[in-house]
Amino acid sequence: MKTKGKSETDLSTHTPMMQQYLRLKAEAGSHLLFYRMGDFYEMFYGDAERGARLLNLTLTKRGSSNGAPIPMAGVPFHAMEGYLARLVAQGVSVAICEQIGDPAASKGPVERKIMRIVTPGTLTDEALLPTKADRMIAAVWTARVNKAERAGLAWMNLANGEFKVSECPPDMMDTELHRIGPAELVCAESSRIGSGAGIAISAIPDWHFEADGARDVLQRHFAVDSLASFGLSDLPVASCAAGALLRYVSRTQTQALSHIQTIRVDQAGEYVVLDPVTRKNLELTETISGEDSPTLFSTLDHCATPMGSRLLRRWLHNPLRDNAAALARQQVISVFLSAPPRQDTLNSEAPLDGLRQMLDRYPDLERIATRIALRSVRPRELASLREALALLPAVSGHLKLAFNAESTLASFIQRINIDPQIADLLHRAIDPEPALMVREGGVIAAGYDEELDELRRLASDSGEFLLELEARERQRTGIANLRVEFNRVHGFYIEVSRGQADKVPADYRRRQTLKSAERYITPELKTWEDKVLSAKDRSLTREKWLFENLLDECALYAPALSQCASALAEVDALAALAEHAQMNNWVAPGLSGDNQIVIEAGRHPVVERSIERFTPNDCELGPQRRMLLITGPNMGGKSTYMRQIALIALLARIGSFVPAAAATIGQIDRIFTRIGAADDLAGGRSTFMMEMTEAAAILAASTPQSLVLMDEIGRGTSTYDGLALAWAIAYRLLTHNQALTLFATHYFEITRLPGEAPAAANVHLAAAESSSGIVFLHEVQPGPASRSYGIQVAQRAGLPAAVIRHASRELSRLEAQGAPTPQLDLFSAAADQEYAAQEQPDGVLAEAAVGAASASALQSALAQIDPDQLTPREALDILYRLRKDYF
Ligand SMILES: Nc1ncnc2c1ncn2[C@@H]1O[C@H](COP(=O)(O)OP(=O)(O)OP(=O)(O)O)[C@@H](O)[C@H]1O
Repeated sequence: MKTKGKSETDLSTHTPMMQQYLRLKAEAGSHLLFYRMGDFYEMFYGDAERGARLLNLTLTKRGSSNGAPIPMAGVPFHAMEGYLARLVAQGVSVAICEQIGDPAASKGPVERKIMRIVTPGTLTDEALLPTKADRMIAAVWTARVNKAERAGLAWMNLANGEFKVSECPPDMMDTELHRIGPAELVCAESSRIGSGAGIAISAIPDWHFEADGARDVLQRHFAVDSLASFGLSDLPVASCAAGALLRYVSRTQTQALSHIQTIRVDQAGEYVVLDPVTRKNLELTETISGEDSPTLFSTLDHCATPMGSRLLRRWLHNPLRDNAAALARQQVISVFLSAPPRQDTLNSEAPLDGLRQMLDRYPDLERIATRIALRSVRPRELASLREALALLPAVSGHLKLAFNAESTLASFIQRINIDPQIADLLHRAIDPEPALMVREGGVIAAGYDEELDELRRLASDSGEFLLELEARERQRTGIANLRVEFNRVHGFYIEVSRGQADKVPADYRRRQTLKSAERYITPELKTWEDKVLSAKDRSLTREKWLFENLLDECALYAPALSQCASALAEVDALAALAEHAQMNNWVAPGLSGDNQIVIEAGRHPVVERSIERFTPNDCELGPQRRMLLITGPNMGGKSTYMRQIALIALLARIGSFVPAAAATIGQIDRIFTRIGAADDLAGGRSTFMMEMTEAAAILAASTPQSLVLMDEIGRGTSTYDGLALAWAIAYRLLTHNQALTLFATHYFEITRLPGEAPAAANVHLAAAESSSGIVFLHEVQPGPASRSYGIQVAQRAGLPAAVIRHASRELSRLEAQGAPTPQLDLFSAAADQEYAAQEQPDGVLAEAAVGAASASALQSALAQIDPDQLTPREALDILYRLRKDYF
């Protein structure tokens, strides 16, 4: 509620029901309160206004409280799931309050209680969860440890029981959060974290993060005396976040979180760091414009099960630094691809196809296992679990026999094989086609429980008795059209037409009078009715009780089921990668311990699927050749080339095969990208400012093990500023950071950098001019580009012929004048010769400016400059000064 009037806060002035509502609303806090009233969930006051707006409901009024009408909006109870889904999608949390008392027995309003809280990050309902993506919830906390500020993160995937923590310097928190990708972020009320794109923020009291209390929450949950066994001793700040998170999540659920069985430390350095910009630029799971496809994930996702798809998505966001871990996945893919077709069976299909067909029949075992632990599993999910369990021996048998690599697949086979007792239990206990809800009955199988069978027999054995009674009563009364019938309101009755009513015996008691008939009950029928109806009630109660017991038993198997689900998910994701590798001729990359990226005939994994003929290109980066300066016309393929190298490196680091003829990918600690120009209008940063902020981050953090992609840095400002900055940044990357760098530029002066720093090399995307215009060859060739083809590209883009002609004339004029724009200068014939002949310290900045006179004075001025010691701003100032002094 936004503002509370006096009438809302002073409970005594309200009706008893509104008093109850307001008490519950106070408990629900900022969450919307769905207050159950009969067949509706109602919202009142500010919640009603907000709910009506968010869900497009009609806002009505209910009576009045203290003279003022109460705004009200409601949703029918049977349609609640749909409304909940819409609310959580908008980042809104909902507290659901049910009637728990018996309306007939209560004097005041029926007793009500908040039974669960649905928040964007704590969903476990099948209807509310996306199938192919995780819904994480994270908590963050910052504190000083040994005089240094640390950020602690804890995150949980409630739908599969994963609970992790990590710590990092505060400036890395954003990057970590992007890796985790939570739907909801829990933070302290005092932290003032603003809501980010797609993340719902839930603020909780600061004291929930307090160390002792947080530790207690964790120790009680895991029933341990110390958190040392989880490796949390060295992560005090993350432990606070974990305790607060566990407390928050527990409150949203009615059941204990028994499936959260451990907490794992995500070691810094386990993964290749991808900052938020890079994740976006590489279009891993979302295109730059926010679509689901085409992305690397949408291209690779041939998974047969939703849990496989979700795992693959996680892998793409968490490339591994450790060669052994990535290699282990790669080996499984190799095993899947190298197995010969089976000759022993009737079908001689490839083993990989056989495996994928088996997996295709699996339900979402991961989420079913969780719902078993949370006791929210539905009868039909148990039935599908039963079918799935029956298939397990076939899957593990296939893995064992078809692939002839038991040692590589041993851990999967072991995890997939679970105790057959659970399958047996479900076979015996669950009806072959169970009802949707246990409250409807028809869930427990016949033969499972003697008492239930007996009650069901009693409850349904009505036909014979009723026919016999009808015959007997007809004879006794002499009323030929007497009928024994049943309806829900009145139960069983004997119906006699009006005209015959005077013939009924004295023991007939009237139950109901209709226009043309009378309905009666007899003591015999009443006794029988009581027996049948109570048998029905008792059978439903018995069934509910049996189901609860069954859940208890199944819960014992929940950890094994989760393990089995995770093994199947891994097998599925690896089979999908194998399938893709096979269909697209991908190869297993070598993973080396050096700083190198060597790719032979590499392709872009997404673009190669969308165009007819993709031109493969090589790439060689290593300690002696750390930077490729990439030039070439617009549309020539520079961005595609750079992205494909980053994607091949990333694919290799998740253990996948890669789109190339051969590749060796070395150790990579981070991938950075500075690609494209996007204004951050919301953040109040211009294109140029964004560019420089990103460049600053790269210069601050990249190492010799980093892969850096820089696309047209400096183009957002004037030519000289841009050139000076681009030069200085490239130089710094080469000499100071020593990162493996792909540097695409339209400042052709920068192609002279290799003259100064031999670890840089020029390559260009080739293009040719034909009579019909420019032809892009998309081939990466050694050396710098010789022309920019800007006007030709513009012509292809459909600029009016008059504008093109005008531009060509303008270009000729500028060239004839030897105009002082650096690009044009470079392309003059003189500059070409100069380029070939000279290698001069700090050459480009100088040469771009050198006039006829003062060359030696200029040279000596330049000799005093140490570019390594200059900030971009200083470089720029010097450039201006030189220009002023020597022209
Ligand atoms: N190796 C390739 N083989 C075939 N087609 C390619 C190749 N590389 C790029 N292309 C095609 O060329 C188009 C332009 O590529 P890209 O955007 O990478 O060019 P660019 O040089 O970065 O352009 P600009 O400088 O204007 O940003 C792509 O959309 C793609 O269809």
